[in-house]
Amino acid sequence: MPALDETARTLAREHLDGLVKPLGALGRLEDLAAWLCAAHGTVPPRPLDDVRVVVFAGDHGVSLPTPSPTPPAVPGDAVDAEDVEDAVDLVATVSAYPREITAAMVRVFLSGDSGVNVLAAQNGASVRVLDIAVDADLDDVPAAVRAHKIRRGSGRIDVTDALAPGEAARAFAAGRSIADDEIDAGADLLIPGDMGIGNTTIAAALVAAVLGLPVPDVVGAGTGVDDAGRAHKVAVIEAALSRAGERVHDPLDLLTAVGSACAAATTGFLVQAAVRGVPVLLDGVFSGAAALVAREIAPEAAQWWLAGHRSTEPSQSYALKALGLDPILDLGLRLGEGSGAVQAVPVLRGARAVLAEMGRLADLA
Ligand SMILES: Cc1cc2ncn([C@H]3O[C@H](COP(=O)(O)O)[C@@H](O)[C@H]3O)c2cc1C
Ligand SMILES: O=C(O)c1cccnc1
Repeated sequence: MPALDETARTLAREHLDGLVKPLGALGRLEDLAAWLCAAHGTVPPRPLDDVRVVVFAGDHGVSLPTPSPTPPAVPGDAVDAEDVEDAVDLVATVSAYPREITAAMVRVFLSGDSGVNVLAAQNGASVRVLDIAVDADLDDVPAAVRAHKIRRGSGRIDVTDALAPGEAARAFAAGRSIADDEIDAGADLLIPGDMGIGNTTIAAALVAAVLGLPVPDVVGAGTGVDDAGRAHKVAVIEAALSRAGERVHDPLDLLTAVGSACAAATTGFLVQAAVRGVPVLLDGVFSGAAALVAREIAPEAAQWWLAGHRSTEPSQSYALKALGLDPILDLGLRLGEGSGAVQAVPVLRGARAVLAEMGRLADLA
């Protein structure tokens, strides 16, 4: 694992202090500029031209498919709307949306119409989506999108393991190889994105497990569940953690018991970016949780990550605090996909430009 270049950071600080501005007047931009110098080992740092978002898409056993309406008593009769509502009421859910949204969203990422597609285009970043564990056979999408598929969905963590033995390691290795591909193709900065109905429950479970926090403290509303939905998420996670027992203390066992293929792949992606010495901008709750697990596997990896934004999910704040990361933006976003991190890219580019292009105080006429 390469280390950040502290000599370059010190030189950057000296250079920043000599620029045509009051000492320290560019605040956090100065910290970010110095961090980039330490990451690149050069003053000024290289431009961040090639910024890549990789969206890890997959389903989670804790989500629910759209309930099918009760069949009409007499074939051909209209389905009663009340039957549909009853069916929905029968089952508690961890998400405000049904599982099928995940597969549908993969097609939206491919068509360029998702939130992160639009924001990435505004901020000069590309978006690649990968089906890691979508609970559908996406035969209509390019084979490359499915090249790293581990399985369809995952186990319901309250009653069974998320993954079969060996799958967490395979997904972790897939994440590493995905990072390698992006870096070999020229990535200057990587952003892990996520798409998976129910994934805020998985993220909260991982954060509670790694940090040993009370589950009610870390659970948020995700896509917008009400108090009953939150209580259900808490119950699911508490059952999952008690089922996992001591296995929560080993990262791959933790991913197997209460994680998911996407969580394991994102974890591998974060570790490999660090191995290759390529900076990462973390996004929301899912990449924050994966980063905590990745740090358990490779403690030195965390120095290569910055936090793009603060999400509204409490577990993301706990994860960032534990990682010692201060998010660049706080826009109240709760989308995931990489959408918050891409918004922070111009801030990083601005920090670099300050260091590379500003005049010097000593040259004042
Ligand atoms: C249309 C749509 C697009 C999304 N893009 C990201 N998410 C986000 O919301 C989900 C997590 O929230 P929860 O745990 O409450 O299901 C994930 O898919 C996450 O990527 C979306 C959710 C929806 C509905
Ligand atoms: O913080 C996030 O990334 C987030 C929050 C809610 C739903 N999906 C993602």
